[in-house]
Amino acid sequence: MTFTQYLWQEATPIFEKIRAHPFNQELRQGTLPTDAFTFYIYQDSLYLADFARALAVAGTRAATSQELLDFLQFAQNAILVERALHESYFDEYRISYTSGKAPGCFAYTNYLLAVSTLESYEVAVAALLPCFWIYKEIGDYIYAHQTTPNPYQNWISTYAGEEFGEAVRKVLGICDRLAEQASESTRQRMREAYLTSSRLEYLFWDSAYRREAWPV
Ligand SMILES: Cc1ncc(CN)c(N)n1
Repeated sequence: MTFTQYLWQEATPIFEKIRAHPFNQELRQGTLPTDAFTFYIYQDSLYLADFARALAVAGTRAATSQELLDFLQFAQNAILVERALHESYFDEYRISYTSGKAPGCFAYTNYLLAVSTLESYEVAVAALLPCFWIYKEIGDYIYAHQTTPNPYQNWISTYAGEEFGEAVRKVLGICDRLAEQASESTRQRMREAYLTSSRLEYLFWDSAYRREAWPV
């Protein structure tokens, strides 16, 4: 079993909860209330800016120039491809939130920025992996089981698409190679980071579904 297969096995209960979450089920059926989707898109635009920063910072610690380039490319795509998708939704739904990060987004972005800055490269890569892999698996699942026509088709097609799939395969390859060369204690920290980000992925969707606000 590869290290990433092991990670998938360890995080399967979290993934199943993400898949079953009403946000993703209603997105799949095209019945997700528009305000839950626009809340999500606004929060995600804030998320992607910091996700791109975390990718770029992690990349500076890669051992090879090719891997540095890969991470810079991932960061660029987070801004140019994913944010472009969001901006089309900003126009379509006339999104004009100014509320800033909700707690779920705040927790996730701060975690990724802290790990990519303060932790080892191996642990940073493991923390960033769910941001790719879970979205790919959710995108593929929704694409295969969606109700059509679906108002959220562009979102679904982006994450089920081949371009995103190629990026996911690259990160999986990097993570497996790093784990093979890592000590057992580093592999354990990689596992913890992978689980923490997976939990934060759940919280992010849940936050949008609840239109989460700061209690004070
Ligand atoms: C919260 C979250 N996680 C992951 C992705 C996919 N890069 C995203 N757009 N948003």
